[in-house]
Amino acid sequence: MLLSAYGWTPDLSDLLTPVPGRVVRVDRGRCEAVTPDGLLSAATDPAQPVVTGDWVALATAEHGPYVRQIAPRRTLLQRSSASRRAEAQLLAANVDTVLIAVSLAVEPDLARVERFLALAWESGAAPVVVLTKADAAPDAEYIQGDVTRVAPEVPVLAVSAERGTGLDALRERVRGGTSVLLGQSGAGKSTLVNMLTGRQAMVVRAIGADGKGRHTTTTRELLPLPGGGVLIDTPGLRGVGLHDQAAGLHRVFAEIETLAAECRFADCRHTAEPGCAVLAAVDDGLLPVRRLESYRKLGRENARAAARAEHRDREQTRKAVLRLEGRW
Ligand SMILES: Nc1nc2c(ncn2[C@@H]2O[C@H](COP(=O)(O)OP(=O)(O)OP(=O)(O)O)[C@@H](O)[C@H]2O)c(=O)[nH]1
Ligand SMILES: [Zn+2]
Repeated sequence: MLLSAYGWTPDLSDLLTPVPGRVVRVDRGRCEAVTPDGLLSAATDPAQPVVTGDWVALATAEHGPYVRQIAPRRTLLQRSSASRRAEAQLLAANVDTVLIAVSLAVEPDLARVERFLALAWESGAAPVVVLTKADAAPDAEYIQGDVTRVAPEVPVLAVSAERGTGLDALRERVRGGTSVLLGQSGAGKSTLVNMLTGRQAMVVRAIGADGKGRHTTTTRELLPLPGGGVLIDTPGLRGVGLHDQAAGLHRVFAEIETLAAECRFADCRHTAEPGCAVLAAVDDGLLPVRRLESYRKLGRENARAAARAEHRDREQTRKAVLRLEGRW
């Protein structure tokens, strides 16, 4: 069945009737989904936004196919989730592995790596750091050490597309599941996508409104992998940074949070307070200053993003009240 190439698991069959599909592209009010018969364009309900990677139940009404139901998401990658009421930007659903590409050819932006890790943990998926361009790095071990320290408990793989090294280990990590690739521009993401997909896009049949096949096409944003599994590569994911993944941050800076629990004051800001266990660890050379600065910076960004989200919420409430009173 065509869907098995797109990550289908048998438990989905009860859930998704009459026609199951996996969303490969979303575009203003509509989505494209791979179904057992081919690619289908379907209308979506604005109150229930779908995202690439969603499993959906499709049905047909007078005006054509539509998404009847979205299966519960195992994981969800999104931006801005600090305020529960503010709208988050959905990036991808049902992702198992978040690959974070970091180039070994340049000084790595460790703060950026921490942001990507926070986003990954927050989603429920497991991060894997992929150090790219291993052939172009004379001091690869140093960089690898630095990255490993900011990514405790996370597998760190070194690969070279140029020499073809490390790719088998990477293929093993993405086999069977759904993966996404994050990383700065120039980190080597496109090169990795090409290596992993074997450069051959999957060709599927596009189904017209009359239910008949029209032409064949490829699904560029959700790519089946030769060894099983899929890779999601959407423009939204390419430009992702970090807004307010509070829960993810705690996990990335777990060692600082553990130290903070030993501070004399419960609301210690770890700047100049007496009895601060975090500053003591810095003094003792146990905690790199850079890491503490990164923690502070991301914490501030989090607070700002949460404040913005709350402001948006208040504005919406205010406008809704004015509208009710007929004044807006
Ligand atoms: N030496 C070396 N160069 C590499 C390797 N992988 C990629 N590159 C080069 O690094 C550059 C950037 O690679 P891309 O794959 O385009 O990077 P990207 O992350 O997709 O960049 P954006 O499209 O801007 O997001 C290209 O010139 C590649 O040829 C590698 O393993 N070794
Ligand atoms: Zn402290």
